[in-house]
Amino acid sequence: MKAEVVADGKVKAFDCRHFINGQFLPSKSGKTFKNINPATEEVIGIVCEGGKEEIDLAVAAARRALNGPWKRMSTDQRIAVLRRIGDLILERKDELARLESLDTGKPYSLSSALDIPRAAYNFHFFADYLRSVGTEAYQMDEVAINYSVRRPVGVIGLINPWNLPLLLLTWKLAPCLAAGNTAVIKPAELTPLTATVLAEICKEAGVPDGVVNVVHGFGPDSAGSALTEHPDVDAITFTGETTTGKVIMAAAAKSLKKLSYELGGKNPNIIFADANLDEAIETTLKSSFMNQGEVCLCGSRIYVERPIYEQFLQKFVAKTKELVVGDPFDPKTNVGALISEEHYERVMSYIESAKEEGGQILTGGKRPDGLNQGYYLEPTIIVGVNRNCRIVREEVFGPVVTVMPFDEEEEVIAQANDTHYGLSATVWTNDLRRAHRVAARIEAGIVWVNTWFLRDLRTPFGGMKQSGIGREGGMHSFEFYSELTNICIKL
Ligand SMILES: NC(=O)c1ccc[n+]([C@@H]2O[C@H](COP(=O)([O-])OP(=O)(O)OC[C@H]3O[C@@H](n4cnc5c(N)ncnc54)[C@H](O)[C@@H]3O)[C@@H](O)[C@H]2O)c1
Ligand SMILES: O=C/C=C/C=C(\O)C(=O)O
Repeated sequence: MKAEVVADGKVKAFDCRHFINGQFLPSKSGKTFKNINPATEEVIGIVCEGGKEEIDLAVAAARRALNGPWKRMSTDQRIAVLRRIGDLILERKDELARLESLDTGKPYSLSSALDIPRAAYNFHFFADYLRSVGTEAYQMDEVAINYSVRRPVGVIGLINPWNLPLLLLTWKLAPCLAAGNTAVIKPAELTPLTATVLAEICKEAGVPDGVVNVVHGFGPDSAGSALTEHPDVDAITFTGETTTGKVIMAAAAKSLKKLSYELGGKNPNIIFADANLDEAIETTLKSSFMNQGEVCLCGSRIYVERPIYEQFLQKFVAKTKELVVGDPFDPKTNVGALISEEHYERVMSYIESAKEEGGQILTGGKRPDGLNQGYYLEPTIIVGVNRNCRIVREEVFGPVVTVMPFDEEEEVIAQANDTHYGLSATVWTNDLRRAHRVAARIEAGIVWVNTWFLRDLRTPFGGMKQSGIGREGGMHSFEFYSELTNICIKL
């Protein structure tokens, strides 16, 4: 089922069906929902809404496939399939980038530079990594030898968000398959397109029927909740809001599923007076507004040491005003449309609450002039707020940042840690000792120093506190997607 993408970026109606046991099929109930392009508010396709029936079919297919040809494949054969998936993603890069931008409203320049190449790389990385994955062995003098053997966990439920749809789906699916598991994928209801094409790519790459399944639908009382409640699903890997994570944990508890969680964030961006200011501002524009600020890693709380506070604000506001907001398919566009009307209203409500709490808007805070169609919002910088304000405590997940001055290192670390989140942070300083000292004291899973979103996929990726459970990346992914048996042999 190919996406009929024509030259001007518009797509013919792209209807998304479920992919179960190697076949595309509609819901037994006949239920469907509309897929909206957030940049134009047009319907671009009809999506089948799956529920318990489709999840039951998909889980049964995944269970059967665990003990079929997939299990009998050699490591080299599995590596070849993973590499082929990565190659096919690259072959269809332009089509996938257009679909990702149509679904999300993000600039095509971002989809084609980040989302799709990184999706392919996720598969190439784990194909290479699989070759070097080992286990462990211990010699107990001349008494015994202990060694571990690794096996797949089994049938895995993959539940994905809408902000980086293919990047984050492949970040889960690649190691899931590399470790020999089978998958039931529930894409975000707002972004069904690239997950549907990925199913096609998996089939073409030689993934046996039933190993990869895709069921579209919503969360509560739909495919999502059915997947988390299904007794024959061994583990759930979830990326999404912290509040959703709590609901899923309760559902998964009934059958004690293994859980991997990548949740929300409210990440501090700390800029000391000795930082390279131009570098800090150039990167802070990205860490504030890339993907319309709809990135879990965005540094939405900016803390600037007082001696450079005014200078920073003057330069940061001027650069932010230069950002182009508009049509995702215009090469000049830096900031596209927010994902949905509901999310647009939610982000606007945070801006209103900031104003009620005494915040001043230095730039942005409203729909751009002339863009009356589509969920567009100007990049927004707010000052005059404090650690007790909603805009400073809650994840907004939009192109909105707060900027606050600080005087002492102790003070800014305390403010940075004053949140129930703990996903990522950014520190700008040229003082080597301070960089190490401050980074080690911030309660976050990932700390970038003098950079942002620079990724080595071997590293542990994930959050602490209410930003996640577990880590993804390199061996950390394999620890989640496999089970170890320790075997002790008496000598
Ligand atoms: N930590 C990370 O790596 C990371 C990455 C991307 C996004 N996020 C977070 O994700 C959020 C934005 O994504 P979102 O709005 O899609 O999140 P969301 O929680 O609303 O939805 C995520 C997925 O969960 C499904 N879902 C919702 N309720 C469910 C239920 N009861 N049972 C089963 N499935 C259910 C949705 O259909 C969707 O597929 C933000 O909070 C962002 O910080 C975190
Ligand atoms: O919006 C969140 C972005 C997550 C990015 C990753 O999971 C990654 O880079 O591996």
